[in-house]
Amino acid sequence: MEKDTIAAISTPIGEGAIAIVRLSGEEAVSIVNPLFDGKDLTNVDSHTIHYGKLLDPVTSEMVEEVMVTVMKGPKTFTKEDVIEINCHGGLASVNRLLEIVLSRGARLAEPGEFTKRAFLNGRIDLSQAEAVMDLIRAKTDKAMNIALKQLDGKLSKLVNQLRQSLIETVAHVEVNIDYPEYDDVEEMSHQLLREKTEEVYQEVERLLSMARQGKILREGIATAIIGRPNVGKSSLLNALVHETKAIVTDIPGTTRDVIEEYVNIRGIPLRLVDTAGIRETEDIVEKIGVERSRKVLKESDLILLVLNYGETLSDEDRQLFEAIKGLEYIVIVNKTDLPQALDIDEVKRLAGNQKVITTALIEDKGIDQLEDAIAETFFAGDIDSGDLTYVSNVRHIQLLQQTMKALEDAKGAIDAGMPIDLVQIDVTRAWELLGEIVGDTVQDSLIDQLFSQFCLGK
Ligand SMILES: Nc1nc2c(c(=O)[nH]1)N(C=O)[C@@H](CNc1ccc(C(=O)N[C@@H](CCC(=O)O)C(=O)O)cc1)CN2
Ligand SMILES: Nc1nc2c(ncn2[C@@H]2O[C@H](COP(=O)(O)OP(=O)(O)OP(=O)(O)O)[C@@H](O)[C@H]2O)c(=O)[nH]1
Ligand SMILES: [Mg+2]
Repeated sequence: MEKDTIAAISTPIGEGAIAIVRLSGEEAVSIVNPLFDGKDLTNVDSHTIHYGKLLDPVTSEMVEEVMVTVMKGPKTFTKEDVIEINCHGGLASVNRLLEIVLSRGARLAEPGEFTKRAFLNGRIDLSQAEAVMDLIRAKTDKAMNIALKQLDGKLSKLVNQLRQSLIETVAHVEVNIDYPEYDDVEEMSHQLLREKTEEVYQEVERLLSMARQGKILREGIATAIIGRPNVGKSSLLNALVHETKAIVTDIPGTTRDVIEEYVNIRGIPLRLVDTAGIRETEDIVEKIGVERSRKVLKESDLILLVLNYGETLSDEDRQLFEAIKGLEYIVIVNKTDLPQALDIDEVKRLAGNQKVITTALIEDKGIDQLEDAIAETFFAGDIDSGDLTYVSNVRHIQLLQQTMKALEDAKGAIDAGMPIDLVQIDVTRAWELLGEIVGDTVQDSLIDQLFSQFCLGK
């Protein structure tokens, strides 16, 4: 176990009302105490906060006016002694404080190292540590709820139950094999293994089938609004957001860059991206925008293709249909207040199975139908993130998929009448894979890599 004392700025870098330098480790109190001109911090109750001045250790001059929190382990975030220095939130001020504590023997924390210590010291498991990061990155309420549940240990509990079930079965079968008091012990073991394996398999399958919804709830549906210049893409974004976020003019090529907004549609989070109208263009700025639009296309879960009811279908429109072939999209025929020029039948033919919705955004018409269509595309019926455990972490999903594969192998081996100890290898493998989710059976290098993706100071 690492014993050195780490320190980092734990608040965003920039101007703020207050900023915090956090220290964790055995020396936390003894490093800060001599710098603190207020009272003797070695002699205060744990979990108390103290007003005072922070002094420069060399010149003894006042560096900052601070509040210092003293938290003695093990009832702390890291289970170690933790000191938090709250200072005025200026960049220079907080940097100077950090430099001073580093000069007194603290080591600059690596990204995520506080949370890593919480994990290594056994306060939380790996899936909970990952939830800390998900929580910080959550952009929607639903995403936040999923992360909170995972932080609270809901997924850990479920995974541990499944592991328990597998290990008990293996143990039971082993005992039976070692002490075969009955003739039919082999057959009984097979049957028990088959049942338990199937049970766990079903549950893993259920978790995985909900994972797609989990991803959507967590990250939002990446939705791109595309179409030729001036068809009403920015008007659509504004209508869905119910606010004027994007500039709308009658000049084609108004939107030059990609505009991103989060909206909630029937409880589904959408990450809406308004793009520059896609057309061949000589304007340099617009050209870059158009390039970005093409890139956005590739990264989208859903595409809203906007057409103009008042114009005939152009080659560019047909190219757009071609570009989104095979992707999930909804066609929006806008400007239905204008005299018809568009061949709707041709549009429907091009759209195939995908929905075609008509709108007159200028008159606020058609938005409801569009919202219905979006909701239907992703969820048949209502969604409920209530009590369900959503696996939404890519690492967890991959491990669950491998677990399913191992359990499939086990089932196949049982059905093929293979010897029990061969079946056990597969079941044990499933147990190990599930263990990687909670960090019980996991390599140090993976742990290092996971935590390195965290924020500094977390
Ligand atoms: N100032 C400050 N705010 C913060 C944090 C922090 O470290 N400092 N946190 C983090 O960045 C989060 C809070 N997370 C925490 C989680 C557990 C414990 C903790 O001490 N757990 C003990 C039991 C505490 C008790 O019951 O009294 C434990 O689990 O043993 C502390 C903070 C969010 N806000
Ligand atoms: N008649 C009519 N005009 C509309 C409708 N919706 C939008 N417009 C107008 O069409 C023009 C272009 O709208 P925008 O939303 O800026 O179009 P855009 O697709 O974002 O255009 P670019 O960013 O230039 O690619 C504006 O003058 C809008 O007021 C509609 O339903 N009917
Ligand atoms: Mg626009």
